[in-house]
Parts: sequence; C-alpha cells; structure tokens
Amino acid sequence: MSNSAARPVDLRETPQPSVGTIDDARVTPMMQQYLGIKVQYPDCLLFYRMGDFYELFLDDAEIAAKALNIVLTKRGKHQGEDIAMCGVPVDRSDDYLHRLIALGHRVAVCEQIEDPAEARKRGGKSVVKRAVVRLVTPGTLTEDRLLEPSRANHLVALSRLAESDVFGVAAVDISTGSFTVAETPSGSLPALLARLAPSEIVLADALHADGVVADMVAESKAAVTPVAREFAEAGLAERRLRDWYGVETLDGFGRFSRVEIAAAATAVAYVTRTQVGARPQLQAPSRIEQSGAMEIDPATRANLELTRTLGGERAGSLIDAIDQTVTSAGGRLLAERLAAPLTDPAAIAERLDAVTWTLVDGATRTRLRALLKAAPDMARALSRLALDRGGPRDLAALRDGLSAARAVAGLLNSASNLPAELLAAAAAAQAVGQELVEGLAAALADDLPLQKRDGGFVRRGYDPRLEETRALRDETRSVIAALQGRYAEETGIRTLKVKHNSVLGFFIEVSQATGESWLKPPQNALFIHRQTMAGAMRFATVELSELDQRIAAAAGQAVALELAVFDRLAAAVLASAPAIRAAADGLAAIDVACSLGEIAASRSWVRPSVDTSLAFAIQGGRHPVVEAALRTRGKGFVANDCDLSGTPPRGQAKGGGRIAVVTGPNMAGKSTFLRQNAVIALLAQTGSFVPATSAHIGIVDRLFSRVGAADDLARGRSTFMVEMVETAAILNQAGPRALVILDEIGRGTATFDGLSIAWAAVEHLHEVNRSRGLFATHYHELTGLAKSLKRLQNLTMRVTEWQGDVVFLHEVLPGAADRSYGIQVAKLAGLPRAAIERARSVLAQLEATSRAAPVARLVNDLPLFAVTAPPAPVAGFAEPRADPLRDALDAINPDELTPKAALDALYALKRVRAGAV
Ligand SMILES: Nc1ncnc2c1ncn2[C@@H]1O[C@H](COP(=O)(O)OP(=O)(O)OP(=O)(O)O)[C@@H](O)[C@H]1O
Repeated sequence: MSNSAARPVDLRETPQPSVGTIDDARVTPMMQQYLGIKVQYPDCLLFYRMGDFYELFLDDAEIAAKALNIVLTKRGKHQGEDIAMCGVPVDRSDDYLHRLIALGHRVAVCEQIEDPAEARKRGGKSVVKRAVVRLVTPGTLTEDRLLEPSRANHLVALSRLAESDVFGVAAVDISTGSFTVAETPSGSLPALLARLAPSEIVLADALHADGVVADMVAESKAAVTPVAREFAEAGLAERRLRDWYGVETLDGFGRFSRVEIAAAATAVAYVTRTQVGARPQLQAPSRIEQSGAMEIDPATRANLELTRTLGGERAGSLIDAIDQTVTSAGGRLLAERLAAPLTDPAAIAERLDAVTWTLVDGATRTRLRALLKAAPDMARALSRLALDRGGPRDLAALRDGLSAARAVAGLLNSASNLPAELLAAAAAAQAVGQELVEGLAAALADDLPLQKRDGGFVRRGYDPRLEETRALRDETRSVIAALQGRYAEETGIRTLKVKHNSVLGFFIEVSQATGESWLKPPQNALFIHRQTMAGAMRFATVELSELDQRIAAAAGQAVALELAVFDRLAAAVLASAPAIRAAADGLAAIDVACSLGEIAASRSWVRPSVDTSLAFAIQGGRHPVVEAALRTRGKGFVANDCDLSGTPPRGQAKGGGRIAVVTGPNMAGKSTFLRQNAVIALLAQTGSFVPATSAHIGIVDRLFSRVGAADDLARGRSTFMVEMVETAAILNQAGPRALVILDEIGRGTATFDGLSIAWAAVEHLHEVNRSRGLFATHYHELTGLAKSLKRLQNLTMRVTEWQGDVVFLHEVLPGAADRSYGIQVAKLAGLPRAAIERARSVLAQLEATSRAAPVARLVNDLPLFAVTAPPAPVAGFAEPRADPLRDALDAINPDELTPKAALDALYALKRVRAGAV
C-alpha cells in the first residue's frame, strides 16, 4: 500500500489549503496554481492536465515514475530545488490509472476548465483555470477499461457504534448503482466481507486504529481508506442520506438500524468526495439478506477456490469452471449467487426450476444465448451516463441492450410452461418503452467515436439544422481545396500547398525561394507571412482566413448541435433508468439460468434435491475443476459416493455416519473427494445442477473447509497457529446444520500433539457440534474412533501395488487404510534412490519400535472424553459431569514418583473410581 493511501482522507467538501509556499513570489503562476490544488489532495497523486498530457510534479512525480516505470524529468525550480516531473498522455491515461490504482494509490484528476484562448485574453502570464473533477480510487471506478466485466466493484463502508460489537456495513457499486446495507456482529464480519469481496473499504480512522478491526479489514485484501472521524459521524448520518436522496424521511426505503445508516452515510460521503459534484445514480439502499444465505468464512472461500485459486488466479477457480454466461452482467450475477448460496429450499427450487426449463428446451436455450450475446453492459453504461462520463457508445450500448431484451422477452413469451423466475425476468426485460430504443436507433450513426466531443455520432439526416451546418462545413472545405488550384494557377507555383494545423489554421506553404519573393511587392499585398521553416515558408490570405473562420464556426456549431442531441438522448435514457436497470437484471437472470443449463447439458450434471432434512447423500460425485483439468489431459475422473446422512445404507441395519474419517495414501485423492462434496453442496444451494448422478442435500447453513494451513507470515502467525485458530473457529461455531471439511488438521506439529488434537477435534465435532463432516487424515489411529462414536464412519482410498509401485485408483470405499505408501509417493516424485533406500530402512526400524510400544493400541483404548477437557456446551447439549478420576490423574506427576508411591497412587485411583461410580 502506498503512503498516499494510508493517510486518513479528509472528507470536507472544500479542504482549506495551508498556504505558505503558494504565495511565495519566487513561485511561477502555474506552480502556484498547482500547489494550491495539490494541497487540497494530499492523499492523492495529482494528474495535472497540460494540453495532451497529465503531468505529475515533485513527490507525486517520483512515486508515479517509479510505479509506472516512466521517465522522470525536471521542469524549472521551486524554492531553489529542481522540480521533478513526469507525464502520461491523456489518450492512454486509463492504462496508467489502472496500474496506479492496482498498486493502492488514489489519483486526483485535474482538468483545464476553460479554453486556453480565454486565459490568453486575461494577459500573457495568466494560467488556464483548472479544477479537480474526480478522485479515482479502487472502489469508485466506472470505466470499462478499469473494471473487470464479470465482477462487481464494491466500495464498502464500515461503522460501529461506541461500545458495541455490532458493525454496520454498506456496499456501493457506483459502476452499476447497486447499494446494499447490513448489520452484523463482529464474528460474522469477515464472512460478510469475503462475500462482498470489496475493492476498497472506507472506515473512520478511529475504527481503523482498533487492531482487531484493522486485521479483519486487511484480511479482505481490499484497499483501505481511513476517513476523518466527523465524516463517519452517526449523528449526521441520517441527514446526509436524506439530502442525497432528496427525501424528508428514510422510512420509504425500509427500516434500517442506526449503525446501518451510519455506514450508508459514510459510503455516500465518500462517493460525494470522490466524484466532486458528479452524482452517480445510486439505487435506494436495500438490506443484504444474511439469514437467507449460507455463511462461508474467508478461509473456506479461499480453500475451496471459489473465485480465485490459492495462487490468486481466476483461471482454475470454481467460478471459472462453471461460468458459461455470455454477458458481463450475467457473469456478475453468477458470481454474486455463488458468493451467497441460499438456505431456503423454496427459493433454491425456484432457481432450479429455471435451470431445468433451459435444460429441457435446449433449442430455445441456444437461441436465447445467441440473442444475449448481443446485449452490452447496460447497467455500467447507464451509470456512466448518469455521471456525465458517458459517450456515444454508452448510448449505443443501451440501444443494443434494450433491443436484445425485447427479442429475448419475445422468445420467452412464445414459450410454454415458463417457470416463475423466467416469467418475471421476461416481464422486466420488455418493460422499457419501444420509443426509447427507436429514438436511439434513429439518432445514432453506425460508427461511433469514443468521446462525444469528437462529434460525428449523430446519424446523417437525423437533425436538419445539424445537416445544414455540416453541409456548410463540408462545402467550405471543398472551396479551400479548390483554392489551392487557383493560387497555384495565379502565381504559377505548381508546388504550392494549402495545409492546416491547430496553431495557424489554414495556410499556404511554399519553398524558401518562392517565400522570399512573396515577402516583396506585389505578392506581399496578397500573401501575409506567418512562419518561416527550414526550407519552407508559410503564408495566409484574407480569403483563406475568412474561410478558416467559417469552417471553425461551422464545425463548432455542428459539435454543439450534436452535443445537444446527446444530452436529449441521455436525459431520455436517465428518465427510464429504473426500468432499464430492471431489464438489465432480467437479462442477467436469464443468462445465468441458460449458462447453468448449458453446463448441466454438456457435462451431465443433475438436479439436486434440497430440503430441510439433515441428509447428505451424493452418488457419483465429481469435482468440476479437477474433472475439467483431467479432461484436458485426456484422463477420466473417478466418480465417488458420499453419504453423511447418518442413516444406515439401504438394506443394512447398521452403519452410516454423519462424519467420515478418510484415510489413504498421499496423492490418492482425499482432498479432491473432500472438496468435491463441499462444492456440490454449495452449487446445489446456489441453484445450480451438480456434478453427480444424484444428490440429496439437507440445507447447509454454514460451510467450513480447512486444510492443514499455510503460513500467514504477514500477520505474524506460524503454520500451526493459523491451523489452530481456524480449527478453533470451527469447533466454536459449527452447528448441526453445518458441513465441515477438515483436511489433515494437526499435521503442523509433533506427531503425538497433532494426533491428539485431531482426535479431540473429531470427538468434539461428533459429540458437541454434531455437524456433518469429512475428515481426511494420515493418523490411521483415528479410524479406531468408529468403534466408540456411533455416527462416525471410515472411508479409504483404494490403491493397488504393481511392481513395487503404488497405483492410485481414486476410488472411495468404506474402511480404513492399512498403510501410507509415503515412500512410494516420494519415489514417484523423483527423490534420489539413496534417500529412498535410507527412508525404507528408517521406516522399518520405526515400525519395529512402535510394535514394541504399541501407541496405536494405547490410543485406541482411550475412553471417550475421559481425558479431554469438557467441551464447551452448545445449545441443546448437557454440561458434561464433573470427573474426580480425571482430577486425581491430573494431580499425579509420574516423573516424581518412586515405585512405592506409584503403587499407592494406583490404589488411590481405584478408590476414586469406586467412589465416583
Ligand atoms: N476421483 C479422482 N479421479 C481421478 N483422478 C483423481 C481423483 N481424485 C484425485 N485425482 C488426481 O489425484 C491428484 C491428487 O489428488 P489429491 O490432492 O486429492 O490427493 P490427496 O490424497 O489429498 O493427497 P495428499 O495427501 O498428498 O494431500 C489430483 O490432482 C488428481 O489429478
């Protein structure tokens, strides 16, 4: 994070410059202006517009030159020192902005707000008026080139009322206008932040100073912007929101708590500050449904690689494997749904009905997808128009988007048995009046410039006045072209050329020799000398200047008329903004349903049955990402069943468990099996079909997935500490509806410590949390727990040996692994032969020792919970009884006992036991 991003931002609308250097007589007028502006934006890099460049000066120049790898130069002196300077061309500034923002900088864009000619009229030394028109920060982007198409760009504001553990969270995406708020206890804040995946988090600096909050915020990986306290002030919050929406009361938006209003107001204050007067069209705030969504903490999201792989790439993530949407808005909706799977079976069924419909009617699905492909990103185009940052192509995006929406709705209307979700989406898609689309289509030309100021975007013949002006401009151009011939004829100079540049306007260029003769009579009566070049001279004539002025006036007038057309069209579009947004949302929902239908069809996924039971029965389950990766290598994926319903398998009186301990060699597929089941639950509750031959899932309210962890050095935690903190979170939070995936927990420490922790964790999950769970481990001793824990089952990965090497069959079977095959796997990995041989002999010795002191048997004989601390009671569970035998055992230190004392202690223990019974 840059220095520029770390300081609290002062949100006062007009910060006071701290003068000093600015009035210094030795400072040039331009530098005075620069310093006067810069002092108002100390936390930003200032892009100072000079002609076709944005220039950066002094410290900003040094930071930007280093960050962008561009040349640092000098321009004059300031207080005796050289002024460092660097610049980026305006037409390529988006790329540079993108890089600076990605590095955590904020940029203040300062434009020339008057024509340089106006400044010149005020006198030679006058400086062109400039003003900051916008702050560019990671959470307030609107340009397509700066945004990821399939990802919402959330700015999240946080608030906390004094002495409370409850946070207000407001999430704004100014690129689409979405605005949601929530209230959450601190324990659930990381999960909510992970779900929103913000690009930037704004919070009062006092709140950021709280180490725990700073840690949670840092974990989200967003850019963090602390703001001065008074702008996150709860007391002013309601008024700020009322002013923003121009309403007397917020009641019309629904009921919000004080802490939600405080967060929402902070978001609005920050948006106001960054947009400098431009007003994004934010929708009325709505509440984020948390109770209706599966809670998934950040570690689980990372571990299941939902939106990014552990390496940070989208390629290889779950969303990448299932995203077949054809529009950006569809991609964003799918990501949003995957981030917050539902917990209401009826709502899930509604989504599944839509997918089923697209699956059954494959021909319509294909036609819908073809139509959707032509629909540009209407929500983002609309937001740019509202901010007066839109161009002709944004109007065209609405023209094309709305006509695609009509075509899509028409196709759906002609279909039968439409499910509720598609019915509603089709209705929304056609709610915008046809006149608007026709109006846009009639006005816009086929080829459109990027910027409206370039003109040329209004269709020929659309506006009679504009046509007249264009004709005048074009005629004058041809008159000028004819002039060249006339002058050449009259002077006999065949090489004479009429040219144009922005400084001289139209001029005649002749060779040096001819030019010299034109400086004298009689030629100098007609030709007025303007410029001498190397080998050429330039002249004007009265006639040429008049024509030049006529063209400039006509061109200026044409652009003004085009801009008036633009403004009219933009106003018409904005007047229909809510309906357009609804149409865009409708198209996104249709795109998602078709995308999931496409996957289901092409990969033979099935509709899951999701209800309120505690079932978890998957047959023929597969991991979508691993399967896809194997497919590209021409290999097949071995499908596996998983039943955590806790009921005996069909036809059997006993067996079946809610927790499975999975043992098997390295590389056998344990992690894949664990994750695929978590992913199937997640997909099912997202409203997607699943990669299995059948799936029955009782709603999962919280999903936990942990792997024996990686270091978190940035936060000063060792591997083992991270693992334990995460395991603690699960054992403290998981309930009977949770699904818990633990992969080799306890491996980060000494064998016996690790085994003991793994042992205790399984017992706790079984007895106290009572969650459904999968537990992969290399501690084969844990399989003995199945004897004492009745809802525990053992699963193992089938392997076979062939010519001394291990062969993985990737098949999951009931039972326990008999050995690890670690050395065979090491051999496959290419460890030197000598090291392998040595490892074999060490293993043989270790196994012999272990047979002499049979650890496994000892552990197997441990009575359940007798040696563990009483687990924390979870609602509905009885407090474990006091245990005098354990207390007596705790009091004995065997290292200090003589043989006689040891015998006495044993008798004493027998007495305690007799008394306790
Ligand atoms: N069901 C399967 N069908 C086919 N190949 C599979 C299957 N499961 C896993 N594999 C392959 O085996 C590799 C190893 O799988 P995985 O990482 O799940 O093993 P593991 O048992 O967890 O190993 P370790 O104990 O070393 O972490 C995968 O990358 C994949 O290529």
